[in-house]
Amino acid sequence: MVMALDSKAVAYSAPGKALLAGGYLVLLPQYSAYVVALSARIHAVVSEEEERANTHKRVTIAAYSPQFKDGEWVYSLGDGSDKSSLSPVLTSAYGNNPFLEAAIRTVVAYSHASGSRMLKKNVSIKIYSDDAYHSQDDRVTSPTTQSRFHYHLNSIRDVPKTGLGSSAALTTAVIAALFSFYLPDLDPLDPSNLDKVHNLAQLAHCTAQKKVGSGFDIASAVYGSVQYSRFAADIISNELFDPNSVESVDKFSNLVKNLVESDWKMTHIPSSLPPGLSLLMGDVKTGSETPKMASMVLDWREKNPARANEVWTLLDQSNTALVNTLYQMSTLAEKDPRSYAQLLEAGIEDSSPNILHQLRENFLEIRKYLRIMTIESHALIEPQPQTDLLDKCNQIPGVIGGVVPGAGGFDAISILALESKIQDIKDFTSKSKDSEFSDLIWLDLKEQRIGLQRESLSLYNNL
Ligand SMILES: Nc1ncnc2c1ncn2[C@@H]1O[C@H](COP(=O)(O)OP(=O)(O)OP(=O)(O)O)[C@@H](O)[C@H]1O
Ligand SMILES: C[C@@](O)(CCOP(=O)(O)O)CC(=O)O
Repeated sequence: MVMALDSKAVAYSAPGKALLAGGYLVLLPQYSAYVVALSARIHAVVSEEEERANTHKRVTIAAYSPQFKDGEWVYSLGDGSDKSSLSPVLTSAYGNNPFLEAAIRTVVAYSHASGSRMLKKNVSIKIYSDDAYHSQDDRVTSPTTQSRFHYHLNSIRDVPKTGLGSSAALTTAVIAALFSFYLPDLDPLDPSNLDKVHNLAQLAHCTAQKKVGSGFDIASAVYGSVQYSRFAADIISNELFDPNSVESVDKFSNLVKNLVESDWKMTHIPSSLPPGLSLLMGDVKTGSETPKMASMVLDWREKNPARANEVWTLLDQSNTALVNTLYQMSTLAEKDPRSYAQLLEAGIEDSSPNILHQLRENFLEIRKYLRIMTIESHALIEPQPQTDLLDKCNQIPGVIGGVVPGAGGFDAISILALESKIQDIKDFTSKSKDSEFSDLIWLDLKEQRIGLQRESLSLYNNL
């Protein structure tokens, strides 16, 4: 599908994430998480769709995700003159897309309350996502051989995802592009507007999931790599999930605006891995159900408060120790680059103790408590096959340490390794006959600490 873009189009992209430390704990505001933003990004390009005629005072918002079969969702929208007419209604599609729908509804409500004069325009949203988000088993040749984005034979429902937070990156990119289109005087990247985009994206993501999660994935999609602690879950009231529960369009829009412009009292401290260290994400091809695991862990916590508190306190101390070691390494790299270069040169194989050994110990401590939680809550956070895989990885020259990211389970592993050894590590696992490595696929990504960014339209020429 070749798409022409008019000059008034705007494009934004947002990154995926790896939650290296703080899974489960981040659900509570007193704990913080360490989230790495990834080079795998999702792009949204928004433009006016002039060729469509408006019917019965309704405008059209058409979203296309051309990399996937049937990737088309067309919504119709009223002009705000009756109760629910600012809610997007799906008019033609092969299935719904709750994240897109919630993103459109939330940003339209905010723009209405902010006096946008662009809401009567028909809009087109084009979505492009980097390959690492999805299994490439059904990949077909892209329309141009040079393209960064590849195409699938199947619909998005049928292509396995790798768990990088595609819904959070999609929601964030779509919200930013629509925000810029409907409120052209505001720059979404201006720090005060960026907070609004963040709050809109959190609200939309919660609406689509019908629950208020920790929000770490949206925070890193917006702000990039961060140390994050959450907003209070109860700031998002139930009526915000359903515009029909509020008497008028104006009232709903104002509720959204008030929430979006309030202070969410959360923490997002920019961070970045130390130089010379790289993140490797391994997809292990099976997958786990995160919501089910989270409810098992929270259930364990409720039934065993004293014990759970003890484990979470120790796990939190281990998470903090890891973050401190990473911070110490970055400081050393800045203050004494020669010693730092010698440290990386010596590597973890050097027998005299160095900060790389400390970093490995930090990972091992975190894993110890994740395994205790696995045994006691029965949620398979670090199940035995993942233990075996991580232990095997630690034996590869250049690997410093690793964990099961996020909720853990059979989704993925995250490894920190010396940048200079990344290719050797990949060669090692692909040639190895060890059964632990047989289902492992290293994803094509690295840390890219930047969150939301504006994109040049030339990126999408001839797609
Ligand atoms: N490229 C895309 N085009 C259109 N919709 C997409 C795209 N990528 C993701 N989505 C939407 O996001 C949904 C996937 O969200 P989900 O929360 O299940 O996975 P995830 O965010 O990738 O993974 P995780 O939460 O485990 O990190 C898809 O079903 C679809 O609705
Ligand atoms: C278990 C939890 O803390 C992390 C889930 O992370 P992931 O989706 O597995 O990357 C849930 C959450 O924070 O919303």
